[in-house]
Amino acid sequence: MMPGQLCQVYPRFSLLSNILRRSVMVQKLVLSQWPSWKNPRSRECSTWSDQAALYVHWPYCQKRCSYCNFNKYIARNVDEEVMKQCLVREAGTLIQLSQVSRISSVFFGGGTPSLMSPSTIAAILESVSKHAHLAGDAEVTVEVNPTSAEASRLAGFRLAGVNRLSIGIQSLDDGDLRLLGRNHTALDSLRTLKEARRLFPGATSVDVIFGLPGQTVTSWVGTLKELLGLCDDHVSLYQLTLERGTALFAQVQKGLLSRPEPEVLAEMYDVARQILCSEGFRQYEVSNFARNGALSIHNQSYWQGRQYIGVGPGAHGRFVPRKDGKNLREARIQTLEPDPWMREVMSVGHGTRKRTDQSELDVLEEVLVMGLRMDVGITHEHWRQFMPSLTLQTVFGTSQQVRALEEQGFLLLDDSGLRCSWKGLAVLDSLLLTLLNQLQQSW
Ligand SMILES: C[S@+](CC[C@H](N)C(=O)[O-])C[C@H]1O[C@@H](n2cnc3c(N)ncnc32)[C@H](O)[C@@H]1O
Ligand SMILES: C[S@@+](CC[C@H](N)C(=O)[O-])C[C@H]1O[C@@H](n2cnc3c(N)ncnc32)[C@H](O)[C@@H]1O
Ligand code: SF4
Repeated sequence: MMPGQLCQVYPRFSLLSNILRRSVMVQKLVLSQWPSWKNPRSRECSTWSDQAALYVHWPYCQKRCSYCNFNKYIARNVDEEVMKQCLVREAGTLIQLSQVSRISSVFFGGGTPSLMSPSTIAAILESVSKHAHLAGDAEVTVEVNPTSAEASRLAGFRLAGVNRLSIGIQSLDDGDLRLLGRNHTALDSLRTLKEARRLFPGATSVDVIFGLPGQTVTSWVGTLKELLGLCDDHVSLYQLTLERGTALFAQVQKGLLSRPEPEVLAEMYDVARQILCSEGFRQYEVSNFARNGALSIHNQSYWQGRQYIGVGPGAHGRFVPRKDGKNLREARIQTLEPDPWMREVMSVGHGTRKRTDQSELDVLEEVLVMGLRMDVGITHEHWRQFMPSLTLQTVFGTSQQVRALEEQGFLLLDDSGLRCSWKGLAVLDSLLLTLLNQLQQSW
């Protein structure tokens, strides 16, 4: 077994279908997409509490990185004022639609949200606070690209209400950074990191990528150790995914560059986990490591299957639109392109492009797929909140295939719940095939 997809924070629409494409149970999944009132077990989920996390997408970047296919646009003239008004308006509309009374965390992602003025961030947070309770100590994160211009904005972000930063360091090697098409040097990163730690001590995270063309286990370990000498209490570690349509993908297809072999990628991941853990970090999720309790609250909402509202072009959300009289959770995605999205927000208050009712089985599949990414896995209590009438033991405890995975040391099902072992976490995608099949069979 080889390590699976590591850069997965929120459940994308394609996630389950990607996993299930390899599964013989696709047919059964499609058949199960009935409205939940046709399901005898249907009931209102107790987990749809009156709170949600909130994600805000800033869709612009200064330059296209060679490996990235996230929803981002390189625009020469960004009308920040109009964008701000639209983000403010859509946040208000969607919070009202969900009727949540509390927003548990806010995350500004992108694109490059550190290109936003602090006043734009402040206006969005004010809009959130106008429509729901946002506690003074609620986690508010901004992703920051480490250029000098953005480093100068950090103090402004803090004044605007931001209390956590996630810096896209990616590598500390200038050759790697050029290959990745980043518009900063390693020195820029070090300066930004230093300033971030000064202003946000204990609340500065760094993103770093491994598995780059030309990278060896030795060079990777060198980068990681250098970073560990400088970083704060949170590290996100992503294996480079070669995304179709990116410049890097084309170079690899043409044979101009080659990626490390799968066995080398597996070794890079394993050695990194060991080094991080020996430095006092806890691997609390497949790609995330924290010490001194600096776990990301926002991302944990995704992994725990909680409600979240997605604001901005291409943002994803999962929430119950109670104002529409609904009890079912919906998967939503906002219009991808900024200009049409802004037009829609200005005319109807939001730019939701796609809404899909989630059946109970859809939700449980996400709970399983996302929950097993965490070291604590899915506790019995966690599972019960989503499905009181079907225990983890009933679904997985009688399966011979699941037992085989337990015997091989990949999984644990015990009094705490269902979780991956150390070696299971590295091959989670492969385990999910068996587990999703088992869940569908028990349904
Ligand atoms: C995969 S990276 C992780 C970054 C960093 N390690 C962190 O968590 O602090 C986060 C990216 O995922 C995307 N993202 C996260 N939540 C999203 C949501 N609800 N809708 C759309 N995109 C989202 C955004 O592109 C965001 O920049
Ligand atoms: C979408 S970016 C947004 C934040 C910011 N613009 C940045 O570059 O750090 C969030 C994280 O996703 C990572 N990412 C994007 N494409 C990736 C890929 N193909 N493989 C692995 N990580 C990727 C980025 O490197 C970054 O750390
Ligand atoms: S990795 Fe970040 S900066 Fe680079 S193109 Fe993607 S979103 Fe923009």
